Amino acid sequence: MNSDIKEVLYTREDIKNIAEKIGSQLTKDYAGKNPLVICVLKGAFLFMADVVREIKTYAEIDFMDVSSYGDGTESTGEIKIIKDLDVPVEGRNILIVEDIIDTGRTLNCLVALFEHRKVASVKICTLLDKPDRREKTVKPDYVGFKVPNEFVVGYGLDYQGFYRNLPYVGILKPEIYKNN
Ligand SMILES: O=P(O)(O)OC[C@H]1O[C@H](OP(=O)(O)OP(=O)(O)O)[C@H](O)[C@@H]1O
Ligand code: HPA
Ligand SMILES: [Mg+2]
Repeated sequence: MNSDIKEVLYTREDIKNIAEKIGSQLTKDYAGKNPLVICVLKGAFLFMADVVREIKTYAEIDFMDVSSYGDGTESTGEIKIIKDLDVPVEGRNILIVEDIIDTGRTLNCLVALFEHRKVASVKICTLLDKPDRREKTVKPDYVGFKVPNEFVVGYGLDYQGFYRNLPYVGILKPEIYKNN
């Protein structure tokens, strides 16, 4: 599995450090606000676990499963809600935790959904931002790292369901997906 990676971009240590930094900012920003921290499954599961452990104030967590990439490297353009939240969000301060913002379609759609559900506020925390590919406007409030326009995997991010368990973020060798 490691031999499918062209280049490691961020190690587990890099990610740990950035989660601590973002977490201490979130602790200040959300003190007294009882945020509902939402993990966008599946990709965000590892970063979410890192970030919430660094939030040192009251916070609730919930999970949503949305998918737009299916098994490939290109967004299908359609966001499917596979699992919705368990709790109502009206009047809540929402913090969405993501692994990556790429075209922006997923988050553009999720932010619109939460605004429609009359939340008090909605902010975005993402491990990775790939601004070169943006098609829809998304303004992330907390960003771990900006990534180049390459297909990246690891630390939650997949290709055809694999690589999520890599303990780092790396660029997938193009020959792995080129002929699919
Ligand atoms: O900005 P976008 O172009 O919308 O891409 C970003 C989204 O795509 C990936 O999810 P995916 O749909 O592959 O589902 P997964 O998290 O279950 O892998 C990723 O986890 C983000 O949620
Ligand atoms: O670069 C990526 N890698 C894995 N999943 C993704 N979903 C959007 N962009 C990516
Ligand atoms: Mg994916």
